[in-house]
Amino acid sequence: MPDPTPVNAPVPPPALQVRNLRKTFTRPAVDGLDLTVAAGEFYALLGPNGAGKTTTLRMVSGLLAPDAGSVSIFGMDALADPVAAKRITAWVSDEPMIYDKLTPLEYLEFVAGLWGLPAGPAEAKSRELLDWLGLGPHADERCEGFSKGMRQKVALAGALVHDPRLIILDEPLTGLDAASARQVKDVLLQRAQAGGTVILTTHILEVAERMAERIGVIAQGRLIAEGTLEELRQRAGRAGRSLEEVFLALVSAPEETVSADGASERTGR
Ligand SMILES: Nc1ncnc2c1ncn2[C@@H]1O[C@H](COP(=O)(O)OP(=O)(O)OP(=O)(O)O)[C@@H](O)[C@H]1O
Repeated sequence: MPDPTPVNAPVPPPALQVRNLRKTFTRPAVDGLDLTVAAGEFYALLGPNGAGKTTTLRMVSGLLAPDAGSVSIFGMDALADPVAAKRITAWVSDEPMIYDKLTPLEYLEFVAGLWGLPAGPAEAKSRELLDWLGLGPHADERCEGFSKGMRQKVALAGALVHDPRLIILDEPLTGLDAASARQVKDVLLQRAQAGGTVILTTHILEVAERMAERIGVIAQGRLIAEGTLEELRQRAGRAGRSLEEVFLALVSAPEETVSADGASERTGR
């Protein structure tokens, strides 16, 4: 059978390309970070507390202005055109904000309206998402009585209602019980299988181990290692070991940085 891909077919741009991203508060939080995530990839960003993960994702999502660097989303300059970037991106914070006086269905229809979705498809999409996340029976109850986990799921549904191509989540599973965590994981895997790109941070290493195709490790605002679990094992000299052991070895090793072309160098800091 002939190869359907023409020889000179343009290479699709990565879902996310970050170059030399920098942000300093009282000291550097993100310190010259390079990161590339391919379209359709499930990517986990790991790092110790204070490593710069949330700051990175907030800059990528247009919530925080970088001091320097570039952010490209599907080839689009997200710093120059944040509205266009947000149209194809979902951001789910670790402290989601929803409107307590609304029901989940009202909240999702409201968000869908902000994205310009017509009412009929918006309601269908909202109900579908709420059902997937096990919130169908609560679709018409006000959110004010909801538990933290239920609120997290409403926020996730709200972030997905406009069918974003890139889904960025900060600690999406923290505080969820086993059933809720499973529902969220299933929704994210389903999105990835349907061609979406998922980038998440997590301290639950088992989540990264089982779900992510590639894992990036950040320490002190820099990407110090990146690859499949097997590649990270090799790099850490921990063949056959758990991600927990590999991660701890990587973050306690002398600091190296992975550059944009995948090469690594000692920083000498
Ligand atoms: N708004 C802010 N003002 C001042 N410092 C900040 C602010 N946001 C983050 N920082 C600092 O930047 C550094 C990186 O924080 P960040 O929240 O990005 O880390 P993280 O890797 O997400 O950590 P964690 O795993 O604990 O959530 C930390 O030293 C933090 O104290």
